[in-house]
Amino acid sequence: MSNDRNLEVKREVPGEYGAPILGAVLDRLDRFYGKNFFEKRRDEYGSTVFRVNMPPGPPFFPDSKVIALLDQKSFPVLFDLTKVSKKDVFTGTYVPSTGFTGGYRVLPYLGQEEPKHAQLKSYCMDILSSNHDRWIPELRAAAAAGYAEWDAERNKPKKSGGLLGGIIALRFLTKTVLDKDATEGNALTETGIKLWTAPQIAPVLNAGLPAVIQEPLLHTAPIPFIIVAPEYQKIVRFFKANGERAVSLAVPHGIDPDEALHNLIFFICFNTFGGLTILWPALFKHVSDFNEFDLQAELREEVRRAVGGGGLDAAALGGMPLLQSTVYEVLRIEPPVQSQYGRAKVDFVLETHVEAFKIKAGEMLYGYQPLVTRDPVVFEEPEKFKPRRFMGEEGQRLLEHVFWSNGPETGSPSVDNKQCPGKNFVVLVTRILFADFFLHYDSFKLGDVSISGTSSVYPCTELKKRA
Ligand code: HEM
Ligand SMILES: CCCCC[C@@H](/C=C/C=C\CCCCCCCC(=O)O)OO
Repeated sequence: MSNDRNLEVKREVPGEYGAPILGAVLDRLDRFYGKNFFEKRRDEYGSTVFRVNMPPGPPFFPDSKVIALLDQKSFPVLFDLTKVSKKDVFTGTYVPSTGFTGGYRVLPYLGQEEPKHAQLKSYCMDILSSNHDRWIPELRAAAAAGYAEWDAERNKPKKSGGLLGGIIALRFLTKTVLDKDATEGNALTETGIKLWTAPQIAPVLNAGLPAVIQEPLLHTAPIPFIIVAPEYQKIVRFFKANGERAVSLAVPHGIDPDEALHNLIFFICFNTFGGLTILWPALFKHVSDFNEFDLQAELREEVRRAVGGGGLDAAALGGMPLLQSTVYEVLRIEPPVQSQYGRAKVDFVLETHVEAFKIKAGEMLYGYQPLVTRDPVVFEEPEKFKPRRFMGEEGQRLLEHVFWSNGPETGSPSVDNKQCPGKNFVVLVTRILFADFFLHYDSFKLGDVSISGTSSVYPCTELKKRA
């Protein structure tokens, strides 16, 4: 953010990093096992910008000193590439071994200024756009197969099974991009993909396990790729055998086929599958827990009225303002990826709502998004889940303050920024899935999350088919 109100710099950024190594270890333990890690420091320093150590940190990970940003005014500096570099900050202050990605630095780790960034981002956007007329029918077919499995399962005595395991996501993604459903014969499985994904982000993930297990195994030193190499080889074999059309899209962008293959795998298995298996359960859980008015009745009536006798397509979605607003409210109150980083590339003045600070080149900035998208200066009753929040004129205007895709919801991903190229795709397929669900079911109820980690499985305790 430019220093657009010329606020005077009155003090240094508050906060301290503690003793070498020990300070980082104590902050890491507090982040994972303490409470109100950010809120208590914000209140103690009287500032939404302050110095703190983020996980994982020394001795076996790089320096993890950051300046935390917790408000809507300072956080967007992370989108300003004249001020910060996004090179090698995708997972935070450390970078997983390129062993996990075939020896390549895949797109999310590249700074916007690196030549390959534009080539690979254009390739990623081509993968999405070249399949534009297949995403919806393939998603609906995958969902229909999912419903059949749920209905069969519901007749069984056990009440197990998540309403939204990643089976639907894995099926529609591989069927569309690779023309082959990876779930057939368990060629690829949700577990296998998670086994490959988890070690890459384990150092920053709170898997909900006791400290005595998590600290030594997950948070102290990198997990060597060799442990999950067999899983990755299975994924590589499947993408190699079925990915010719998808890899060929990289040729016009001057990308070597092998590098394209490993980026393709990352886009589909980490970026998309990983992101959707966080977002979709969260959407259903928030709707299940909502009890101010009969939201599910209003949603199913809105969906069925908008679809009428026609088909469920992007046009029909236009007649579902409540459903769209509900999806945006989930993306606001529970952004699927909480952490975004950026390294200052020049000295500059950073503003919060109330004061200004001097930032020095080289310092690592860290935005904790869940507090930013609950900033009371911007959102009324920010802690409340309000499905109608983004409806109407006023609601649409608020979208510029929704940052889940590492940019404003009103922004556009491009080769000139680091905003998620999947931004519009994610909102479209999530609205389609949710609408499709209400064409088949009247209502549902979810129990509490049974496992945590990168995505959650919520037991479905009630599922009423369409009358
Ligand atoms: C719910 C699903 C998703 C979520 C929550 C999500 C979130 C994000 C976030 C927060 C970033 C910025 C990371 C950073 O700070 O550098 C990002 C970047 C990225 N995402 Fe996504 N994303 C999702 C889906 C997708 C999809 C569908 C694709 C592609 C098919 C994708 C591909 C990428 C790529 C390639 C980048 C790096 C962008 C660049 O280098 O300019 N993501 N995503
Ligand atoms: C398994 C993760 C799936 C998300 C994929 C998505 C965006 C990824 C962005 C950064 C990767 C780091 C994810 C850390 C998740 C846990 C901690 C947090 O929440 O801070 O790709 O576009």
